Amino acid sequence: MPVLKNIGFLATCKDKGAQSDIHPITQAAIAWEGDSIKWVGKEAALPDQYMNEKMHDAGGRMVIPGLVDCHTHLAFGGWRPGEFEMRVRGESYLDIAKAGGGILSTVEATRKASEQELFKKASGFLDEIAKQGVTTVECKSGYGLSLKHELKTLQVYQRLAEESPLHIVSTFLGAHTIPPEYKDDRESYIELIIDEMIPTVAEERLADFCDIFTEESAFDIEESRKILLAAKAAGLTPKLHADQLTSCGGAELAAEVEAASADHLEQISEQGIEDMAEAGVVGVTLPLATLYTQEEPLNCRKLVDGGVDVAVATDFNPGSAPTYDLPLAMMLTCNQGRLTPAEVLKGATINAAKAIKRDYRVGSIEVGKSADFAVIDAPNPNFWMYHYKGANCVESYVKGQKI
Ligand SMILES: N=CN[C@@H](CCC(=O)O)C(=O)O
Ligand SMILES: [Zn+2]
Repeated sequence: MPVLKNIGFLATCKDKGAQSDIHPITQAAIAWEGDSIKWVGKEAALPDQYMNEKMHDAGGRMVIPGLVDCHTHLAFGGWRPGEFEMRVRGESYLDIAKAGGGILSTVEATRKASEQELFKKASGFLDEIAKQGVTTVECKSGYGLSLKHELKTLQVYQRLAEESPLHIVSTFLGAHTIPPEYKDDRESYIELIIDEMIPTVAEERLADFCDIFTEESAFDIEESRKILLAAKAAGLTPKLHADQLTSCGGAELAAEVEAASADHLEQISEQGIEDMAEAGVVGVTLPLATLYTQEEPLNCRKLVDGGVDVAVATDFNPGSAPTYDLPLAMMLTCNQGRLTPAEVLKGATINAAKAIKRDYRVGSIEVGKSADFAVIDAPNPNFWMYHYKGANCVESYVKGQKI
């Protein structure tokens, strides 16, 4: 039974109390067996039975639960650096999308890529993501937009779940936008999603969640409701890209269909906050997307104060968030989202785990949970976020193994 000792500050991030309460233990130790945590507490109280076990030393540093990136679009063909420059020059994300750029250009590149090419590229991203102390990654499809290419992407995630050391959680996002071949017949594409894609994805157990882009340029509220209810009936839990560019009732719909999370939310209404709090829908902030699309940041303080659990994720994708730097997203959530470093840490651990319904297994350091933790070269969350320097994860463990 290995032990990690000499932990100066252990943020257990238990799911109890306020978002700011990370349930810390100073001068702590953790013991685990196989992939599960067996004991957590003050090092001085470490039971004798663990004394002769293999000891790892955290060097007095901070240890946190393995970070959870609960919103990525990990597998895609190509990149879109040209759009980055267009936005810097003043064109909006919505205008670029309406002119046929945006998501659709990645759809073209993703359709051209083989499953093996997508796998290799996504697997390379995961290697980099793991270096930051991230141990769980949610991955969306949504750049295939046909049965064949959506399944191809989800099969890439299935293979990653088997071969990568990280925990991988898959989400079907066939309703990301209307593909070009259905541009004059959106009803038929929606039928295809409902009658063929959702049943196949559910039957082949290729995803746990069904996400949708509820937005003026994608799917309206009525269409979103129809798709999400069909997904729910097939056993896929709803998720939404909601109220990102326009306030269109996405948060309210998330509450109505009992979604696991509503993500983006920059334009959320007061009613949306109330409804999400009441229904227990996690609000996922994606500050890297806001930054890259030059939108007003989400005031996460309003959500937390309104009783919504807030999670923080990267939204890694080739358009609106072409970086997988979760600690950077956390730092922005402090400076622009107005959450404290402790609140943000819970946002990237236990609340993120809730957003993907994995909080029974990951997101906190507690007996019985997966032995996933990261050693961070900082004395506490406040100093970590304040003296932000990118790579300060010294080492991490996932399922009990050092990676
Ligand atoms: N908002 C919609 N979808 C993605 C963007 C995808 C893209 O631009 O390729 C997002 O979460 O930001
Ligand atoms: Zn997204």
